[in-house]
Amino acid sequence: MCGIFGILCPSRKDVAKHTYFALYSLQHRGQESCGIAATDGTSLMIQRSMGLVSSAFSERELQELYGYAALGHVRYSTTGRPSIENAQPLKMRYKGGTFALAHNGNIVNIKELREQVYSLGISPYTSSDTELMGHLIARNFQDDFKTTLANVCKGFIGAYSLVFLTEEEIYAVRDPWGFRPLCMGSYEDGFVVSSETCAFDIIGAKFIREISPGEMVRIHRNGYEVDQILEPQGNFLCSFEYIYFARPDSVVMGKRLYEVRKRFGELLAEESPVDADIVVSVPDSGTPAAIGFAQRCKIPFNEVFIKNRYVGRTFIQPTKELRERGVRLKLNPISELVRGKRVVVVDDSIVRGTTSKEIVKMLWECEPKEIHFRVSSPMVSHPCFYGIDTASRGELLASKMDIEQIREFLGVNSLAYLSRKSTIEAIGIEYPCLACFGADYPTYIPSEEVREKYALEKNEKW
Ligand SMILES: O=P(O)(O)OC[C@H]1O[C@H](OP(=O)(O)OP(=O)(O)O)[C@H](O)[C@@H]1O
Ligand SMILES: NC(=O)CC[C@H](N)C(=O)O
Ligand code: SF4
Ligand SMILES: [Mg+2]
Repeated sequence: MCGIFGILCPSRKDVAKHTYFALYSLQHRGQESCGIAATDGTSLMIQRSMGLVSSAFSERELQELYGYAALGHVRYSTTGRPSIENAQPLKMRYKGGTFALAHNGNIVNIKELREQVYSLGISPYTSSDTELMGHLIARNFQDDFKTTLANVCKGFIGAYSLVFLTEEEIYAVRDPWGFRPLCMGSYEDGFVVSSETCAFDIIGAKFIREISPGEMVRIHRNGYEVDQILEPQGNFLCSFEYIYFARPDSVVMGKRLYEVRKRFGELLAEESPVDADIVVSVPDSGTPAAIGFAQRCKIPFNEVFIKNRYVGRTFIQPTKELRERGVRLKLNPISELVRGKRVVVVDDSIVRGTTSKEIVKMLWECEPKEIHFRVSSPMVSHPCFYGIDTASRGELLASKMDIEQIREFLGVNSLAYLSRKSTIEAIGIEYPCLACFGADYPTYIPSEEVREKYALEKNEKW
């Protein structure tokens, strides 16, 4: 999952700074690398760096990125390893000049795209899917971006919320399935686009609308236009955005995610109540659901796990070792709050089981009477090909074990997950993507052999 942000504001020369703050607020979507591109109307500058936004740009570097339009990206790698070459925005030359490109999502038909790129005589210089899309757009450029994107994007299968910055304008496109969020807003005499509305709040921009599946927005000095350039294939917004990825203070499809997550917790309490003394959350993202659960069950909620605020998200760390170390470093329980009590722990998801296993171990060390685990999403049994790194089925706890085996593996008195029906009810859209919970994939998915053979790197995660 990555975060993207674009801004065009004719009266300003310092929008790279706005982009910097926006990326800060989107940091939860990608912690591996980040970058900002900016234009003054004639030339495009790009600064990219590994690591977090806070350490990536000096004051001087931001000042050098002067101009009235900018594009930013925070990366969580899903195709191509976490390296500086794969950091975004990427820079591409095309018939009309140069563009910078930022992508959130993951392409499924990478084999075809790679063959097309090679047949154009181009050897990609990165191992990301984003570069392949960039070359195909640049090389097949026709009269304008609208015509080009309408033709070329038809060949892309999978998840792509894309933002382009040319020397003069911004273009934003959302794939026809609508896997990843993308919205637009206004700021002073200009306009902004972002993965999430929390970035608008941070700079004082006003939300205008979501960009719908298959739509393209062109933002220029005199305003903006929206065109439906690709035939919509539904609204398969990723349900994991609601469950875990996006920030709880963001609004997606008209709903504040904090409220949706609280509702997950309430519905979970209705489906799988438990007689207990205390409800505990797994911070950060498990907290709203735990509050909803506690309120509906009328059991006191207590902050037991204290989160070290200097540690980021563990799930989106690129290696198993980093993820495992991350949990203990990040969360520490206050033992006397649970000693001798019947405890319900609520988390938003169990994916590989790294967090839940450690959490339960730490809780037993506090000597509670019972531990009941409640998960505010269904069992994750299938890999995601659309921008979340759960590529191999073998890594997923629920693909190897049934619920009783997971209960035993975690070592808890009881375990329950939210049903798919209640997940959809709280999200409030008819067909969100639920593929990793065992529902159908909304697009074609290549076979395992094809995926292995055409992975862009050795040990590729895709
Ligand atoms: O089963 P696992 O593979 O461990 O993955 C699931 C866990 O990872 C996420 O938390 P994370 O710590 O990444 O982020 P958060 O601080 O936003 O909760 C999620 O909220 C679960 O706690
Ligand atoms: N998770 C994402 O959105 C990543 C974008 C792109 N697939 C990359 O790996 O760079
Ligand atoms: S498969 Fe799961 S994580 Fe991937 S887009 Fe669909 S709901 Fe989201
Ligand atoms: Mg968590």
